[in-house]
Amino acid sequence: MKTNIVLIGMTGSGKSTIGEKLSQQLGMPFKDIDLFIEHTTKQSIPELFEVSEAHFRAIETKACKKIAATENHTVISCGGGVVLNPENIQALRKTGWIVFIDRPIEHIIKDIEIGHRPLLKEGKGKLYQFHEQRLNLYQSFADFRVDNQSGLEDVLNTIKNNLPKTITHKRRG
Ligand SMILES: Nc1ncnc2c1ncn2[C@@H]1O[C@H](COP(=O)(O)OP(=O)(O)O)[C@@H](O)[C@H]1O
Ligand SMILES: O=C(O)C1=C[C@@H](OP(=O)(O)O)[C@@H](O)[C@H](O)C1
Ligand SMILES: [Mg+2]
Repeated sequence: MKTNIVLIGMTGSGKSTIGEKLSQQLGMPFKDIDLFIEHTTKQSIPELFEVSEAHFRAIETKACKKIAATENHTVISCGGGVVLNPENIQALRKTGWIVFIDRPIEHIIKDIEIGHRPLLKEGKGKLYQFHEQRLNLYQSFADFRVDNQSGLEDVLNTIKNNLPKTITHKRRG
C-alpha cells in the first residue's frame, strides 16, 4: 500500500528541506536517500562520484529498493537524479505517493550550495541541461506536482492538504 510520501524534483528544489519539515509536522519518520547512502557506505556523495557516477547510481538504486521495501508511513526525499533509472521509481511508487517539487531554475541558482553536489562542480549552468533532460521524467512519474515558487510553508500546506487517504488513515486512527 502507498503509505510513504516520496519527494522528487531537481537538485536544489527543496526536497531535503521540505521532507524534513513535513515529517516533523506529520509526525512521520524521515529518510533522505542521499543521507542513507552516506551512512551505509560511510562515504560522502562527492567521494562516491569520484569513483564514477555509475558507481553512485548503482548504490542509489539499491538504496531506493531497500527503502521502498522496508519503510512505511515515512517521508522520503530522493536525490535529483533518481528519475534517471526507471527501476528506482518502479520500486518507490509501489509503496509511495510521488510528489514533484517544481521550483524555477532561476530560484535554484540563487541559493544552491554546490560544495556537496559533484554534478555542479563545473558550474551552476549545468542546471539548465539537467532541467531539459529531466523535466518530462519528473512530470510523468509524479502523482502530484507542487509549485515551490513562494514560501516553504505554502509548499508544506499544499502537500498536507492533498495527502491521499492511504497516508492520512493511520495518522488519524
Ligand atoms: N521556497 C523556498 N524558499 C526559500 N528557500 C528555499 C525554498 N525552497 C528551497 N529552498 C532552499 O534551497 C536550498 C536547497 O534545498 P534542498 O532541500 O537541499 O534541496 P534538494 O534536496 O532538492 O537538493 C536550501 O538552502 C533550501 O532552504
Ligand atoms: O541531481 C542529481 O543527479 C543529484 C542530486 C543530489 O541530490 P539533491 O537533489 O538533494 O541535490 C545527489 O543525489 C547527487 O549529487 C546527484
Ligand atoms: Mg537533497
